[in-house]
Amino acid sequence: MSDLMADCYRINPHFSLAGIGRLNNQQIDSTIRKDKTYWFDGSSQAQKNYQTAMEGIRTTLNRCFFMGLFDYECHYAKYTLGDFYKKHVDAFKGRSNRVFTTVLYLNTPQQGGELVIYKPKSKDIEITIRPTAGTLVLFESERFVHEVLPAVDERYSIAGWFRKNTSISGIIDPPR
Ligand SMILES: O=C(O)CCC(=O)C(=O)O
Ligand SMILES: [Fe+2]
Repeated sequence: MSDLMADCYRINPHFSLAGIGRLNNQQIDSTIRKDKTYWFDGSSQAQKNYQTAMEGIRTTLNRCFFMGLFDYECHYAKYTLGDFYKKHVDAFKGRSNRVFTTVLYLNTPQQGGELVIYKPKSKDIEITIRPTAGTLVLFESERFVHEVLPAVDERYSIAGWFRKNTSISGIIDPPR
């Protein structure tokens, strides 16, 4: 964990405001989310080790449950005082190839930044998770609406997605 946290500090100046939507449709809408992100680029051993660990989970899910997950994409996320991510599902309009969402918390904020996951098709809360260093959360990307409540203390995490291949006519669906 501490190596991933150290990696965050290393790339701290390069975190940027997160977009919503895919590729050219990327829009920055700070009424929806205010976190800053940094997509993994394999530029550190910590990132490589994390990606290897997630590859292990991906192949296990495929072997045991025939999930057909073809890759994993992830980014660091940093929330500072007042940053939030309003209710959403982790799938983009038109193309929903995200199957499972993972969130690994890298630090333990004393206050704020809870993850609230809602029951499917309901306004009732399924679970509220206080970020704790080392906790890995995994849920179905399209089934669970969720939100991040405003941060008080700095909050570092890795958000990632196991994806299925929705390529059409041999055009590989690009990441993000
Ligand atoms: O950081 C979290 O607890 C969840 C983040 C999230 O929902 C996302 O990045 O899509
Ligand atoms: Fe999300």
